[in-house]
Amino acid sequence: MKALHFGAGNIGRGFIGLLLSQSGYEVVFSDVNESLVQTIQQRGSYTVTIADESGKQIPVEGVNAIDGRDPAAVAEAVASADMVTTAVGVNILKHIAPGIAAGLKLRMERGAAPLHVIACENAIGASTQLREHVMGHLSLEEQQKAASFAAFPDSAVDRIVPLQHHEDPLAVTVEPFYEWVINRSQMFSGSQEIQGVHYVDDLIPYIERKLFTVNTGHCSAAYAGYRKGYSTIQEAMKDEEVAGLVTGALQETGSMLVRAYGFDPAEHENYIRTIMDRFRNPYLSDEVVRVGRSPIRKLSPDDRLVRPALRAWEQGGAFEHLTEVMALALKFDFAEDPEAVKLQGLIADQGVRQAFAEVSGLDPDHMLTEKVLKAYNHQ
Ligand SMILES: NC(=O)c1ccc[n+]([C@@H]2O[C@H](COP(=O)([O-])OP(=O)(O)OC[C@H]3O[C@@H](n4cnc5c(N)ncnc54)[C@H](O)[C@@H]3O)[C@@H](O)[C@H]2O)c1
Ligand SMILES: O=P(O)(O)OC[C@@H](O)[C@@H](O)[C@H](O)[C@H](O)CO
Repeated sequence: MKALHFGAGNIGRGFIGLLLSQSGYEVVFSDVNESLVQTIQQRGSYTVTIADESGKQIPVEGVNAIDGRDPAAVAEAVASADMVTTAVGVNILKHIAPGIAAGLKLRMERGAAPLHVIACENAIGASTQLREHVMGHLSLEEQQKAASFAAFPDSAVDRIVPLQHHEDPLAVTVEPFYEWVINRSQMFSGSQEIQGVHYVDDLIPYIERKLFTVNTGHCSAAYAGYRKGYSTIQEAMKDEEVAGLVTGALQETGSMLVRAYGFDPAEHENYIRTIMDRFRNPYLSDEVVRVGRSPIRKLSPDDRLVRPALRAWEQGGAFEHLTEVMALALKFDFAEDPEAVKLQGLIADQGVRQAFAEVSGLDPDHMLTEKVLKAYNHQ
């Protein structure tokens, strides 16, 4: 069995590649980073280290890689795979779609064997988004044919994998915790399960609980930490003011999620506590600039800040801490982050109100825009 995984980065090697390999798949990575691809091709293996007192090392063997910039190689890899997964970043999905579409066309010529394509990105409905991009590269007739043998089940992935700074370019250190949930109702029946994956019939409560707890809390620590001059999430979480903001934001999203999905409040409290402990993991060093990366994406309408705040507001709940975090996100001016640079440019050109309205999709005089502006001016 062969799995093609787009993105040999931190989550690709440290989570998805590892689980697929442990499930008996021969993993082939597609990446645009030439030296990463060459090293995987030469070595054919890498090591995952667990960030806890055990320091356990897990070898991942029998892996290979192809150059993601080679359209023929990508199409052939898609055509011959038993499973396709991605962890490239949600905004990159449109760039890998042509290669997947070309691979699906080859599969049509060769008997149209069933295929699952699973996007493992931090976004709601990422596989569905990828499906739309892929279908855009097929004719109407090809789309109908593709829909009969290619399914794009949505998924939620959770494992903190920081930026890696090892001598060995393939080594990857990951936290012990992981959760990979896949929407079974979007899959073909009778397909082989991946070990360690939790299959569910309704993914929405799982992806929203993950995105609006782990990722909302994480970016709260990142933006507050960045503002106060901390380098890592672990340092930031030692600051009571930062930890207080994270707790406040997670109480707000927690109340919203409990109301929306009927989660048990005590269990959700426990979920929040576990996540705060994960952020504090002393065996990890996770840079605030990684966790805060791409602030325009993080302030977009369906992402981890605006969507839960609006939902809380609709329910009559609190969202003041979320508002504070949005204002801090607008101040994330890390010069090496292209979206941070673009956002600062928007603010300089149009002012904070208009810039926030543009990235959040809200009206400039929307209640939330007003509150974010007020928080921004008081910070
Ligand atoms: N790191 C985490 O803790 C974590 C956890 C859960 C989910 N995620 C999500 O996983 C995704 C990847 O995150 P990451 O931290 O692994 O990022 P990363 O930057 O470490 O890895 C992304 C990889 O994709 C490659 N890539 C870029 N364009 C490509 C293309 N056109 N074709 C093939 N490969 C391409 C890059 O070269 C890089 O190696 C993101 O959506 C992120 O939100 C990350
Ligand atoms: O990957 P992003 O930019 O969407 O979010 C940054 C981090 O919050 C994220 O990578 C977490 O580490 C991860 O989602 C944990 O499961």
